[in-house]
Amino acid sequence: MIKVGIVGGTGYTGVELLRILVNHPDVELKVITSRSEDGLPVADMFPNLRGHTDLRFSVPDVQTLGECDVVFFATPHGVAHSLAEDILNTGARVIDLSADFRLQDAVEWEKWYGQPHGAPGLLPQAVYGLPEVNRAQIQEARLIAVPGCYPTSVQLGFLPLLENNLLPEQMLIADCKSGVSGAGRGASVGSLLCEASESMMAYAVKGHRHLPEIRQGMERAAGKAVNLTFVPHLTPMIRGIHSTLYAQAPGLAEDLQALYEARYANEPFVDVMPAGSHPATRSVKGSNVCRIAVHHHTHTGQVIVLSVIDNLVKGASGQAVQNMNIMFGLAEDAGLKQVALLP
Ligand SMILES: NC(=O)C1=CN([C@@H]2O[C@H](COP(=O)(O)OP(=O)(O)OC[C@H]3O[C@@H](n4cnc5c(N)ncnc54)[C@H](OP(=O)(O)O)[C@@H]3O)[C@@H](O)[C@H]2O)C=CC1
Ligand SMILES: CC(=O)N[C@@H](CCC(=O)OP(=O)(O)O)C(=O)O
Repeated sequence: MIKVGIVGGTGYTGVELLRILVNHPDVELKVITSRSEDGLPVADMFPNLRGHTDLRFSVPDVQTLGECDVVFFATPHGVAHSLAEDILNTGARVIDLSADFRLQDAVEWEKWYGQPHGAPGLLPQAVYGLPEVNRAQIQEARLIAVPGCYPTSVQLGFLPLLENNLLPEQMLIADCKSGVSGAGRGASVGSLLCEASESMMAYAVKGHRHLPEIRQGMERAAGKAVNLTFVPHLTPMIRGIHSTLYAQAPGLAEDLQALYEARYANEPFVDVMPAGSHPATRSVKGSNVCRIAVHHHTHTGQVIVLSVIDNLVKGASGQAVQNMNIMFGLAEDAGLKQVALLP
């Protein structure tokens, strides 16, 4: 059994990790931290876990966490910067759900996150945990940066086009909508029912901090600079991300359906839907799947890709567990076989 610790067990990604890990056949949960809820039984805060865990929240302690084989960070940006090195020094591996190690350039990170990078020395060993791109590196990794929710959806949607150099115009658009759980569990006016329900709005139009992360991954895939417009929207749903991706590829003769099906044929968590489909976020709710549909209007040269994921599963905690499975040589879908909820 793999001994697991979680730093930051009271947020939405923390409780989603717990929901997945309590049913993981190869995992023993050892530590779940919260400074504010020290001593409280985890199932008292999250009644869905009653009968599944007897653990209590405890304050983060490097020695106790170091007794685990792997420690997940489900914490705000900057926390893993301050603790990851000490935990790695105990021999435990680290899977960070925050953005602390996603950007390879510490200066770029400082620019977008508004604080100095707290652990630039760890960046060379940090592996970007998108299995569909980096599976071999993940197998060897000791420190994983789990991709953000929007970046997962957008990169998986664009990758086959970029890797095959099919987008000469490079005028790419990612028009993305997220459920409110993406904003975290912390109280904020924007997440109030009266503010977010029965309404929809774009935000961060000037520039969202996921833009450099998406661009980094897309440029790696394309092998050249990528020109991307990314606009996120808040929508009145609890979970889910719907990305509508636009590209112009005049004269493109490729069979894009076949290209996408071939690219993801061996991927357990990417589902390329039949040509012309319209995947709904509901079709992935609670599961680790990213569903993709490709629309190619050959007469106008427009390519429109629809990519939907559950922001808390493939967009965060499920992908984190997928990384753990790969790192420890387990079945990649261990603990991740949940079918999406319908209706
Ligand atoms: N929500 C989403 O859809 C996604 C979120 N993420 C990322 O996952 C991370 C967690 O997000 P979310 O689940 O929404 O979390 P929240 O921000 O709601 O929760 C944060 C957790 O971290 C703990 N924490 C806060 N500060 C510290 C600290 N200094 N030291 C130790 N623990 C601390 C808190 O517990 P306490 O203060 O009691 O110790 C709490 O349990 C974030 O980086 C987020 O950006 C990534 C992808 C998607
Ligand atoms: C709806 C909403 O607010 N979504 C969050 C993104 C989700 C997230 O937390 O991603 P990180 O791990 O990169 O922070 C946002 O736009 O800030």
